[in-house]
Amino acid sequence: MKIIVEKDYEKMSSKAASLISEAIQKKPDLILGLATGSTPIGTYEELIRMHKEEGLDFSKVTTFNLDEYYGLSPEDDQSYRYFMENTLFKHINIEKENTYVPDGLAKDPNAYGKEYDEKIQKQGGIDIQILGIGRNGHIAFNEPDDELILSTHLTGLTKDTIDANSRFFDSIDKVPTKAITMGLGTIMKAKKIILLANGKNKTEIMGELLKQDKVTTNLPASLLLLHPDVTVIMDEEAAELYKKNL
Ligand SMILES: N[C@@H]1[C@@H](O)[C@H](O)[C@@H](COP(=O)(O)O)O[C@@H]1O
Repeated sequence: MKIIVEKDYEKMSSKAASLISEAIQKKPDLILGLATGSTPIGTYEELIRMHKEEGLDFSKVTTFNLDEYYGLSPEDDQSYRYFMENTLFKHINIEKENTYVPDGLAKDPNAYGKEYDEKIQKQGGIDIQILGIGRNGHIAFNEPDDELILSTHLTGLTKDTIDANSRFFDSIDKVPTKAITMGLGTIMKAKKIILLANGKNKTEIMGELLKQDKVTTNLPASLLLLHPDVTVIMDEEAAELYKKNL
């Protein structure tokens, strides 16, 4: 794992955006894996700036999002499709048909998951996957458990995740309890992974993750230790415990 500690959220975000922009310049038809949550918003803002001010061209780029709440339609303002449209897609020159977010209304979510994975492979696989991390070590919506499912699938959310994500909803009972998520197998097939973490509420999990000398399904992000090309970019706050452990 390559570990980069940047001074603050802004610097973390520009670093991530510049890695993505360099990759798009090298391969204009880049297949980019995207995440939702608060963490990548700064990266998306910087990519938008690069598009508007520096002509960064997304016209041939294809994106695949990690996950979607189950039961929410793309028009629902709490859906991840809605988030992606408003946070990134509508501000850049990406073709709508080249942006994939799992369908939260899929009738047979597990069959749908297989199709989603096949679509990714048909496009040649994800070149760069952006990831955030949950406070409990989840990636996408792969929650700590005795077993982790490899392919894109329907999953239940833990209480911790529902609590953490309730800040985006009017009340906690409005937070969906299920989601369709890429599995660990799907994520680990990405050629390159960029894991982002910022702020004090990620200090503990990043400290724990980066001192690991083992993988455990109880810390899904620990599987990333097996991947040959992961870059972790943290701000000083998220890196506090990691640095103490060095
Ligand atoms: N499914 C998403 C994850 O993809 C994200 O990485 C995580 C962290 O979110 P945040 O970036 O808001 O801390 O939460 C959500 O549950």
